[in-house]
Amino acid sequence: MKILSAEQIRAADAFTIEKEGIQSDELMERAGSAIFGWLNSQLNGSPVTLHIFCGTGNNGGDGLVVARHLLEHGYQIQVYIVNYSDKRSADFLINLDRLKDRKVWPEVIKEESALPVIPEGDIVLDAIFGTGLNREPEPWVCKLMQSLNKSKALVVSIDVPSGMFLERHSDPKQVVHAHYVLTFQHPKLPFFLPSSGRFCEQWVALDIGLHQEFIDSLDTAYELIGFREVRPLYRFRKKFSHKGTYGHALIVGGSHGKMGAVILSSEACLRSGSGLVTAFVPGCGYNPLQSALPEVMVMTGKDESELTEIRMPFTPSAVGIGMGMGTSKASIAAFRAFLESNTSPLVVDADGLNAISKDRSLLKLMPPGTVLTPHPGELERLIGPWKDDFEKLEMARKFVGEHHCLLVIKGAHTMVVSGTKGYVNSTGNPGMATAGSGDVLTGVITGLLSQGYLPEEAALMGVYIHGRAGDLCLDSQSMESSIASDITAHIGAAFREFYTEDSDEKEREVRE
Ligand SMILES: NC(=O)C1=CN([C@@H]2O[C@H](COP(=O)(O)OP(=O)(O)OC[C@H]3O[C@@H](n4cnc5c(N)ncnc54)[C@H](OP(=O)(O)O)[C@@H]3O)[C@@H](O)[C@H]2O)[C@@H](O)CC1
Ligand SMILES: [K+]
Repeated sequence: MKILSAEQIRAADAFTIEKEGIQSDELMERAGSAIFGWLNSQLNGSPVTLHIFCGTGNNGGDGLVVARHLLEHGYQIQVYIVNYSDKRSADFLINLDRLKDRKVWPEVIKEESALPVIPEGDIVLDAIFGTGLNREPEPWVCKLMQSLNKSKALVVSIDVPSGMFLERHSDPKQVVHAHYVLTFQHPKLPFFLPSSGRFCEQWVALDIGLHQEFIDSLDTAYELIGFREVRPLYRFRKKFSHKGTYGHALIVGGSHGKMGAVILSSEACLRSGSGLVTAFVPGCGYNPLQSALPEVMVMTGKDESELTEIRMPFTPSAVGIGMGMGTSKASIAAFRAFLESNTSPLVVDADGLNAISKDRSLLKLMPPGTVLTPHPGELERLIGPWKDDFEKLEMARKFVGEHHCLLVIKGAHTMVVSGTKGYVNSTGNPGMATAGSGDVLTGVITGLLSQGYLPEEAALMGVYIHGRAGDLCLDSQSMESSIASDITAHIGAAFREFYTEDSDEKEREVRE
């Protein structure tokens, strides 16, 4: 699903109005009705009081439409106008009149006004600012937003949490912290970023009938990747195929006490469909690997406890390297020698990334399309420190452009940066923040590359499947008890969903 910029949202809005020959207040009516419909389906006529805080633009106008519908359906409402500007949008005024016609006189909140008291158990509807926010809110408006955050009410934001910029960092003290965000048609980028996503506990996208062909024609910088995007990438296995059809992957890593990382990656690689998997490890890894994974072939270097050389008598169809490898001088030298001769598609993780951070000349030795899978700490060592998430993404794009690689930035919404685009993953849960989870991901992506998936396909699908497998763990585990091998155990179930009926697909999309 595309993630639109504020400008693209405005363009889609204007195009829809023109193409359908409707008035802009009709689109606002659709937007407000969609919000009301969702609220009504949750509240079911409950006698709770809803405090509706409206700005003076179109986000506030949406709030007024919702207020009218709530009133007409017998809900108790209290409407406030947050008077941060003397300007009022035309559709705000139309809907203010419609409310006044029904004898509702909103309370106007100005700089000098006392902050309203919101009793516990009531609901706050936040329609102060939407996507039109273009500067920091004034201090008194921030105080009002903070008082809503401090209240014990359930906070539901319309379109975006007020105060949240779509394309730059928002100060936490200047943003409404929403339990729910009811957003129009497409989710917004800050919902998925670590610093701003926490102000948006849950989001729901409500269809307001923006012109689909226009949206299809937009080139967006970011996209949300769900089942619908990944399923077309999936390649069915051919009846007359054999293990050679699906490649021979090589997993390289491990050191004394860290052999589990290679075991986890190797198994995930096999479970993701690679025809053959060979693990290359130091001598001490031979017995554990052979015992843990009879399906995996094992080769060892000369040294017992660390990698001092990497050589194999075949050309792998893909290589995953770095897990548990260590960053001793000898291991980095072995890594360099390997990169100098390697031409196979490559995934670099963990100590492979740390080695690159120590010796950046290694970057030049990676084949184009190499997939790097850093967690935030490894990313910072690779691209340098950033001041906020937006700068981080810009730096990541620049890095990807300069080094012709892909970055898989691991986190709550793992982001794949490829070419000029950022792809936000929709699967996964905090139960996956556990030792070895990243090793499994590297194995999955390597397994997909091994079968001939292109680097971008392997990264997108790998991240999605890994997250989905983590979600499926929760049928039998809790977030606390899920461990990396549970994720691997559910890779099969995640793949199986690619051949189920459309109804399952829809159900899953709604849950997302
Ligand atoms: N597109 C769609 O699909 C649909 C969109 N709809 C709704 O419209 C919303 C966007 O509405 P919007 O453009 O009127 O802007 P909104 O966020 O209400 O702000 C109001 C104005 O405040 C101003 N302003 C900005 N920052 C400020 C600040 N810090 N302190 C003080 N003032 C500040 C700025 O005006 P300025 O002063 O710059 O002229 C701005 O225009 C969107 O989120 C959705 O809810 C639906 O109704 C229909 C379908
Ligand atoms: K809002």
